This record gives sequence, structure tokens and C-alpha cells, in this order.
Amino acid sequence: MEQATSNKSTNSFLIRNVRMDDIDDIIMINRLSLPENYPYYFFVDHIKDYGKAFYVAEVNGDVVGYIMPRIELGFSNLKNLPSLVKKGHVVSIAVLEAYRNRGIGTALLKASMKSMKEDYGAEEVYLEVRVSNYPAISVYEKLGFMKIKVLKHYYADGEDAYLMATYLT
Ligand SMILES: CC(=O)SCCNC(=O)CCNC(=O)[C@H](O)C(C)(C)COP(=O)(O)OP(=O)(O)OC[C@H]1O[C@@H](n2cnc3c(N)ncnc32)[C@H](O)[C@@H]1OP(=O)(O)O
Ligand SMILES: [Zn+2]
Repeated sequence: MEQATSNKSTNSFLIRNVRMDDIDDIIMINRLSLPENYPYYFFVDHIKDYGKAFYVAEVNGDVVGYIMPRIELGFSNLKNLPSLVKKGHVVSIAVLEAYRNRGIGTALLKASMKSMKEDYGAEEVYLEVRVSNYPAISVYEKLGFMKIKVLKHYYADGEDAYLMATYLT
């Protein structure tokens, strides 16, 4: 009983909108989790411009994950249209290793996708992911993303990316 209660509390997390004072935690998580890193102002600009769809995950008051999005006007990745559409772009998502596989990444992405649609009017969402990144691809597929095409040598080390996209409904 005691054990069950404590397990439950260690596995619970909170998803909330980003604040400017989360930035140092986000940069730390980004550097620990991914080889794709960005300058400080890049995070500041995304918090300022797309903050409603930018979320962090907290466990016991500590930030342990983030999703950093952007909203763009561009050609649809899903339909062959001559006109431009509003698209959410997942620039970066990461959860500290010790907190993975308990639903945090899925919850961050779900929250951001909802805001992309409801707060920014985006019709679809896309991202790039390393072809070898099975955990990330499984999260994206679970939320309806499809592999649209392979972007050859997309990453600095030469690895290919999948461009993945889905409708925001
Ligand atoms: C656009 C981009 O940013 S692409 C780069 C994505 N980020 C990274 O790669 C950074 C390092 N990775 C991470 O931070 C995390 O793994 C994330 C953000 C991708 C996922 O976060 P998590 O909190 O672990 O996600 P969550 O718990 O919701 O789901 C993980 C899923 O991966 C699955 N998984 C774990 N390991 C593997 C594996 N080796 N192969 C296939 N699936 C796997 C789990 O089964 C789980 O799916 P399920 O819920 O259907 O069982
Ligand atoms: Zn991208």
C-alpha cells in the first residue's frame, strides 16, 4: 500500500505552459538529450512568439521535459494544394532520460497540437526525426503522424530524417 502510493506519486507529472524563467532548464534538457542545440535567443524567441503551444513537464516541481513549436505558413505536407496553409512545426521535444516511457512525451505533444489548432489556427503539424529514433517515431505514429518522405543527409552527421506530418482535427 505504502509502496503503491509512492510509486504513483513518483510517476505523476504536470504539463503546463512555458514561462520565460524555464529557459535554463529547457536548454539543459535539450543539451543532455539531443545533438541539435540552439542559441539562447532562439529559445527566447520561440517562448515569446509561440508560447501558447510551448509546454514543459514538471515532476515534483522540477522541469523534466519540453516541447518547442513554431507556427509557419507554407505548402501542405499532406495535400497537393497550390495555396499556403498554417502549419505547426515541432522544432524540438525532449524528456530527461530518467523520466522517459511514462507518457510525458505523448502528453507534451498532445497539448501542443491542441494549442496549435485552437490558439493559432494551424491545420496540420509536421516535424523531422532521425530515421533511427524509434522511441520518438512510435510517439508520433501513436498520435497519427505519417512518414511523408525521407530527407537525405538532413543531420550534421549525415543521418537521414523522416518528415512526418498529420492533420490537426
Ligand atoms: C522533432 C524532434 O524533436 S525529433 C527528436 C525527439 N527527441 C529525442 O529524440 C530526445 C531523446 N528522446 C526523448 O526525449 C524521449 O524519448 C521522447 C521525447 C522522444 C519521448 O518521450 P517519452 O516521455 O519517453 O514518451 P512516452 O512515454 O509518451 O512514449 C514513449 C514511447 O516510446 C516507446 N519506446 C521506447 N523505447 C522504444 C524503442 N527502442 N523502440 C520503439 N519504441 C520505443 C515506448 O513504448 C512508448 O510508447 P507507448 O506509450 O506506446 O508504449
Ligand atoms: Zn524541424
